[in-house]
Amino acid sequence: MAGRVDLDGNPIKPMTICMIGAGGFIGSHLCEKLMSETPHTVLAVDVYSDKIKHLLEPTSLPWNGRIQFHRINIKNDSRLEGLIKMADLTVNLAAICTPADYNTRPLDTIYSNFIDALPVVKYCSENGKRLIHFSTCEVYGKTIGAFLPEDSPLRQDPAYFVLSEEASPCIFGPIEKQRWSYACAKQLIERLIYAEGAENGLEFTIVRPFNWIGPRMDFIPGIDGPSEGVPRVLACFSNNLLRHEPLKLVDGGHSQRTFIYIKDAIEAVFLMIENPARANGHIFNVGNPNNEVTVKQLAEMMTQVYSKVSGETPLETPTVDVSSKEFYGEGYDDSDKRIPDMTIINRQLGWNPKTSLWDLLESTLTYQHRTYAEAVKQAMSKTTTN
Ligand SMILES: NC(=O)c1ccc[n+]([C@@H]2O[C@H](COP(=O)([O-])OP(=O)(O)OC[C@H]3O[C@@H](n4cnc5c(N)ncnc54)[C@H](O)[C@@H]3O)[C@@H](O)[C@H]2O)c1
Ligand SMILES: O=c1ccn([C@@H]2O[C@H](COP(=O)(O)OP(=O)(O)O[C@H]3OC[C@@H](O)[C@H](O)[C@H]3O)[C@@H](O)[C@H]2O)c(=O)[nH]1
Repeated sequence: MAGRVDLDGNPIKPMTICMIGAGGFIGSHLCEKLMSETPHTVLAVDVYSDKIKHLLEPTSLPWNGRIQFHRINIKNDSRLEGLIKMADLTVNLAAICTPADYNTRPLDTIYSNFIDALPVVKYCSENGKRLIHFSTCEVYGKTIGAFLPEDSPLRQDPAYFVLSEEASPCIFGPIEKQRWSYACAKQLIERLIYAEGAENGLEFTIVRPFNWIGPRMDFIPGIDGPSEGVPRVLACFSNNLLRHEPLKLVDGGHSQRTFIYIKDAIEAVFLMIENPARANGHIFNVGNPNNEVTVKQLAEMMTQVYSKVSGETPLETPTVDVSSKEFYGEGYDDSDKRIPDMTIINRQLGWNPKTSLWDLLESTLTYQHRTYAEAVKQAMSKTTTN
């Protein structure tokens, strides 16, 4: 831990980080690594702490005193400004960020991703504090290529689909497609942060994650989350595999995504935290362009890997098609393809992702099986006996 230096060889001083949304998927991984590998202190703000409980107790943990949990809802708590003032850096992760909510709870989605983030930006700007704000790859929306004829050769040209921070437009569907409420709220908060930087000198970094996945992502419905809840695709498919039921392919599973292992992505955030001179004023794509699959291919890979790690034989028909209206309800729409341009993060931070999709699925599904298989079996046997 001693002798940490930044990318330019300068010693890194211990800092205090106010992390909002620290109890979520990404926050839990960030806190874990900050505690085990750095001397930094974390003021962890969230309404939930289950995913970081192992870092808070018992008091004999080696980092005792370096992480404090504050159960605060940032919508309405006057303690927030005090915590931001105490910190050198604020990392804001708090958000509603599951697609099933965007079209069914659009008001909550917009408030969470725009209105609730406003005071955080304001307190950082007024108090001269640095901000790392989590946005999303969804701000790009659809690719330009999606609007070309199906057989156009230009669809193969990266200029029509690779998503670049400095060049790509943000293309959303019509207002009645409420799917885009999240992307639009995130885009507006990005623009506000950028303007605070330009007009008032706010030191900021904006992160655009491209489908980060790994252990502790979301919840398994009926086990550690609501039984009717719809998490993101990794947890949906994990749930299907754990219950030995077919994986549901929304509208045929033709959409494409690039998935990155959470541990690779966290390395990038570390570089941003510890290299302000290289990260301030930038927007960074963080993803793995080498791990592109269709959702259908993801389902096939997860089925194969789960069978390997659990020893269970896959179903004869492992997937089933479902319409987006049936699965998500009215107002759903989708991003067709998401390949991040890595030029800026490479140039500024020299960062590259490492883990292949096969490897990250193997470690993640091993975790899912170990954590949930028994609980799911018990829950299913209770339902059949009742
Ligand atoms: N995981 C990804 O692949 C991904 C992709 C794109 C963008 N993001 C962005 O990264 C951030 C973190 O995502 P995540 O995957 O860890 O999600 P998550 O849902 O696991 O974590 C978000 C955390 O914020 C907390 N939170 C929400 N509203 C709050 C409030 N009002 N007060 C206090 N705490 C509140 C939640 O309780 C939760 O623990 C989000 O801003 C999300 O939009 C994530
Ligand atoms: O059971 C399922 C769940 C999801 N899907 C599909 O799988 C794809 C990926 O779904 P995810 O739930 O991971 O969500 P998306 O990739 O669309 O959006 C995510 O992207 C970036 C972040 O901002 C958010 O975490 C979220 O909006 C979508 O095409 C979705 O329709 C299925 O086919 N079956």
